[in-house]
Amino acid sequence: MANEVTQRRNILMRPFDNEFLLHQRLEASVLSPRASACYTPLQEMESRVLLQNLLRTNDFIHEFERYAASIVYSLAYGFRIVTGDEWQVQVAHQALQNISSVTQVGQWAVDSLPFLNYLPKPLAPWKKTAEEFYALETNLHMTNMNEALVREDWNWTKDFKNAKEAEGLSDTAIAWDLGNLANAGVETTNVVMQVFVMACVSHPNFIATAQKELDEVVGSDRLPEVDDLDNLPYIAAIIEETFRWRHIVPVGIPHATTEDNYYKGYLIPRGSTIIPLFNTMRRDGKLFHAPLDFRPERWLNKKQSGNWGYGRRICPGRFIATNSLRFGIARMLWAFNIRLDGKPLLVDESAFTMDGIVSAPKPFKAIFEPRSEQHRRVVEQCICPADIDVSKILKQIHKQQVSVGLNPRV
Ligand code: HEM
Repeated sequence: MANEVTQRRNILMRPFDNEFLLHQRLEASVLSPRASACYTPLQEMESRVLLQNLLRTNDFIHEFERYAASIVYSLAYGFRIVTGDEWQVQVAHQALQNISSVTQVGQWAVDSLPFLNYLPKPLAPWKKTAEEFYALETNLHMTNMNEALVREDWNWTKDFKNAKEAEGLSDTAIAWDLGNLANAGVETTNVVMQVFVMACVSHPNFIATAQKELDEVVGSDRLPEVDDLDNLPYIAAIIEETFRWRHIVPVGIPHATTEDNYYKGYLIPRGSTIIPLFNTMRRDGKLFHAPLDFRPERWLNKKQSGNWGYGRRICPGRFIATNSLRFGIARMLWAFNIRLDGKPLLVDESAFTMDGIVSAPKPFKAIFEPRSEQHRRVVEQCICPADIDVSKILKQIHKQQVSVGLNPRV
């Protein structure tokens, strides 16, 4: 059913074949580590807006979504998500919900009995549902693409349209490739940041250590800047521990073996489905002492594998996402005390949604309180409306890409 809904245009669900490789190559030039490093001025600006918004509201779920969405929409289409209530965000939500409903095992008889697909439309009501879901998402991606093409500056849409790999592709195929990236960016970074806040309110002890590091490296007169990020090992460890404590894709994305394989003497035959139980592995008491505790110390100057999936299908957006998380989390911890609002939060399986590919914390409350009047002042003054100029930033990104030897296509 998922393939009916996406007409095989969702890269996550494509088999690894030549067509997949073509789409992967198309994306690679805008998602590479070198390209992603050029995008930091955008994350720098959007994280300032995030802090200012959090001075006015504790609705961090909405603000994280706006932050993450605005970064990918600016890159993909050249326009910002200003309020988080834009129709594009609403429709993207709907589309992601649709995908969740069609990827649920057992929900659609046609998934277990594929011959049902030969039934004529009147006897196969799921075909109409699939067509409606496909039309909704195609309209979103096409409208965004057309909007991006008339913009003055470089953006991913222009880049894709002028790429050699795109020569044989239809507009719909290109629009879906861009839409896949935009959707991936909306739903993921924001949820990792929510898990981080959940850790802050349920295991607050680590916050003091993080703020001590920030005070030593940054002081209280300015926000952490891009050059500070490499000097903040405890912040990096918090991000690693957030991924370990609760992975947002708890059972990963199933992969299939393309040839017979042996693991520790066991034969894994060609065509087997491999499901990486990220959450189970990361809560194994033999691997992690007190696995339910949130202890960033586990990761000081260390990294774990699997945060971004694995193998040839590893998340290509990980360099962009890592920078968004580093800016967002370092700056929030610098500016705010993040504390519980209401009664203690019980963090067990029931605290998370389990009806989609991404498992998010169910809504909970937290208070974002400036750490001092000085911190409040710095946040209030950290950006003014005239500095929120995405066109200027995209020009800067384009220039930076050229200067590091990349070939952005406009
Ligand atoms: C914190 C944020 C993110 C997390 C935790 C995350 C995680 C993942 C995971 C677990 C996968 C599956 C990998 C596998 O099959 O083994 C994946 C795939 C993917 N992600 Fe991300 N992701 C994030 C952000 C992003 C962003 C910002 C983008 C794009 C701008 C992106 C684009 C993609 C794409 C295109 C795939 C499909 C890759 C394929 O099937 O070959 N992701 N991501």
